[in-house]
Amino acid sequence: MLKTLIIGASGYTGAELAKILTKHPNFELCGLYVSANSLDKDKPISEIYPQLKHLVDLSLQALPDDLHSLAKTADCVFLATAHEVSHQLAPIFLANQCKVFDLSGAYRVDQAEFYTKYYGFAHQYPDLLAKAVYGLAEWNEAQIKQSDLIAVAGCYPTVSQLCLKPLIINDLLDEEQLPVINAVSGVSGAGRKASLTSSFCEVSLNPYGVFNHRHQPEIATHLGREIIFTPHLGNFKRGILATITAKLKADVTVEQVQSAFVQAYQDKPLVRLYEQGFPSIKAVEFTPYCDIAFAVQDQHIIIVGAEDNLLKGAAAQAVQCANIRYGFDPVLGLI
Ligand SMILES: NC(=O)C1=CN([C@@H]2O[C@H](COP(=O)(O)OP(=O)(O)OC[C@H]3O[C@@H](n4cnc5c(N)ncnc54)[C@H](OP(=O)(O)O)[C@@H]3O)[C@@H](O)[C@H]2O)C=CC1
Ligand SMILES: CC(=O)N[C@@H](CCC(=O)OP(=O)(O)O)C(=O)O
Repeated sequence: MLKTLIIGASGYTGAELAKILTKHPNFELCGLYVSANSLDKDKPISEIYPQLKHLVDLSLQALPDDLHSLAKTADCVFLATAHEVSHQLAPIFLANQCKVFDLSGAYRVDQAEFYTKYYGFAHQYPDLLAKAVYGLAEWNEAQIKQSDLIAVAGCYPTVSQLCLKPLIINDLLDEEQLPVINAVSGVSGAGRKASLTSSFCEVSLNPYGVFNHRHQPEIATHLGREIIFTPHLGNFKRGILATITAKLKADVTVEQVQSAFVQAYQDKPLVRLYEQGFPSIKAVEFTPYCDIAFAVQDQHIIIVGAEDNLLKGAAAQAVQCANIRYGFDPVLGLI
């Protein structure tokens, strides 16, 4: 059993991790941590999430001052913390031979200036940025197996890239027209802490981050292709639905498109391709899947993808990456 810690365990993705890892046959959950001054320290996690009662009753502990000693007790740590917090924690755990699965954006893009521009802090660890592997599980298995620092892909970037990668690697898209990604996320995407924009009476359906959301460069960097990305906040709790419009090269057939998706995902059980109909939030919420369907008319293609932002978009994909890293079946403990 691998001794495992979760930091940020009282948050939405941290609680999902706690649930998955408790049931996982190969990870032993040894500690759930929150910040040193957290209002939730010393509470059983099931006091905050009653659905975890009798499933996970470990208490949330305040992160100690001596992080090096904590790191030495574990084989791996899942960082379900804000970007700036993960940025500081990852090097400490890595220095103590503890593998790091980071759910934040702190190590996803190997360009220090990207962090100043989009995250508002100066990245201090360019050596680790260079070593980190991007945790888009279906596409980066070989690299994930080799790395001790996995930067789990973001929620919108996961569904967007799973929809576009098969078309790009098979060179089916017209390069003159940028793929346009319109995606709607449930409010849990913003995390558990209170804020006006995510409060019940404020949320309806609106775009945000237009032309400047940090996931636009994350997606473009890892696709190797510019895209237009507009996120929207919807009035539901969890799930992301992405509708992507792109242009195919002249003479590309529906059969070629179909074959590209089948080839990419036929042995990837967490991506479900539809033969008819389109994905919905309802089909994927509380599941580790990303569902994908497409339609073609002339040179136009519309691809629709859906996932649970807290699972395939975060915690489930983090465990999928950990399974890959340790040589287990990628879906172990997930389905
Ligand atoms: N929500 C989502 O859909 C997705 C989130 N992510 C990423 O995952 C990470 C976690 O997100 P989410 O679960 O939504 O966040 P939440 O805001 O729900 O939870 C954050 C957690 O971190 C803890 N925390 C805050 N400050 C510190 C600190 N200094 N040291 C240790 N723990 C701390 C909080 O507890 P306390 O404040 O009480 O200490 C809480 O447990 C973020 O980086 C986010 O970008 C990625 C993909 C999807
Ligand atoms: C609805 C909402 O606010 N969503 C968040 C994205 C989720 C998240 O936490 O971002 P990462 O996937 O990069 O970690 C946002 O737009 O900032």
